Amino acid sequence: MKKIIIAIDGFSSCGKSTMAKDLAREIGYIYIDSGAMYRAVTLYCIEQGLFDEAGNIDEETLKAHMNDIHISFQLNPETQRPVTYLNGVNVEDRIRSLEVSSHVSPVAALGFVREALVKQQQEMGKEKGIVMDGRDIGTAVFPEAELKIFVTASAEIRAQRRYDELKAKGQEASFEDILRNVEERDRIDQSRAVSPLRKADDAILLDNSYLTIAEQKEWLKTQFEKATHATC
Ligand SMILES: Nc1ncnc2c1ncn2[C@@H]1O[C@H](COP(=O)(O)OP(=O)(O)O)[C@@H](O)[C@H]1O
Ligand SMILES: Nc1ccn([C@@H]2O[C@H](COP(=O)(O)OP(=O)(O)O)[C@@H](O)[C@H]2O)c(=O)n1
Repeated sequence: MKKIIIAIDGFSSCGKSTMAKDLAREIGYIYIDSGAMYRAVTLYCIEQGLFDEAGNIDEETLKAHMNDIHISFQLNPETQRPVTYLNGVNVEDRIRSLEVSSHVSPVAALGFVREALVKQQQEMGKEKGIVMDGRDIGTAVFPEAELKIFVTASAEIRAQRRYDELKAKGQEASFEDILRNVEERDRIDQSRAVSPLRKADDAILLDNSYLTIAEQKEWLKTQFEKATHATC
C-alpha cells in the first residue's frame, strides 16, 4: 500500500504523542516527536547558560551555535519507544521536566530555530511512511500531508494528565504550576509570528477530553484506514 504522511497537531499535553506513537508502531511507520526537538534545543540553552534570570534568551549566541546542536532519535529495544538524544546523550527524561516546559515556547518562537528544525523534519519525511506530531506539522512542515489531525481537550484535563505522568515518574510537580504552564504555552504557541499553532483547514478535529487512550487509538486507526483508501 502507498505510504502517506500523517500530521498530528494540537494543544499542549492532550495526547498527541501517545496516539501518534501507538499508530506508528501498529502500521510500521516512523514516528517523530517534533516537540522533543524544540525541547532538546531548550535543554541545550539551559545547559549552556543562555537564559538570564528573567528567562530572556541570548538569541545571538544560540544562533551562532545552532550548527553545534545535533538531535537524533533511537528506538529503546525494550519499550519500542523512541528516545531523544542531544549531541549523543540520552536526554529523554530531562527534556520532559517542568523547567524545560517553562522555557520551550519562547525558544520555539524564534524564526531561525524553526527554520533549522523544520528543514530536518522535512528531510525525515521525504520517503513518507511517517507520523509526526507537533504544532505546525499540518500547516508548515507537511502542508501536503494526506492525513491531518488537530487534537484538543480542556486545559484542566490536559494539566491533570501531565501531572499524573510526572508523578508516576517520581518528579515533583504542582497541579497549579502545570496548569499555568500548559495555558501559557498555548498562548505563546498560538500568538507567535512564525507558524503559530492553528488547525489546518483540512485537518480533522478531535476533542479527546472524554476518550480513553484505547478509544482515541481506535479512532485514529479508522482515520488512517479512510485516508489510505482515499489515496489508493
Ligand atoms: N485519552 C487520554 N486519556 C487519559 N490520559 C491520556 C490520554 N491520552 C494521553 N494521555 C496521557 O496524557 C499525558 C500527555 O500525553 P502526550 O501524548 O504526551 O501529549 P502531547 O503529546 O499532546 O503533549 C500522557 O501521560 C499520556 O499517557
Ligand atoms: N512542531 C512543534 C512542536 C513543538 N513546538 C513547541 O515545543 C513545545 C513543546 O512541545 P511538546 O509537543 O513536547 O509539548 P507537549 O504538548 O508534549 O507538552 C510546544 O509548547 C511548542 O512551543 C513547536 O513550536 N512546534
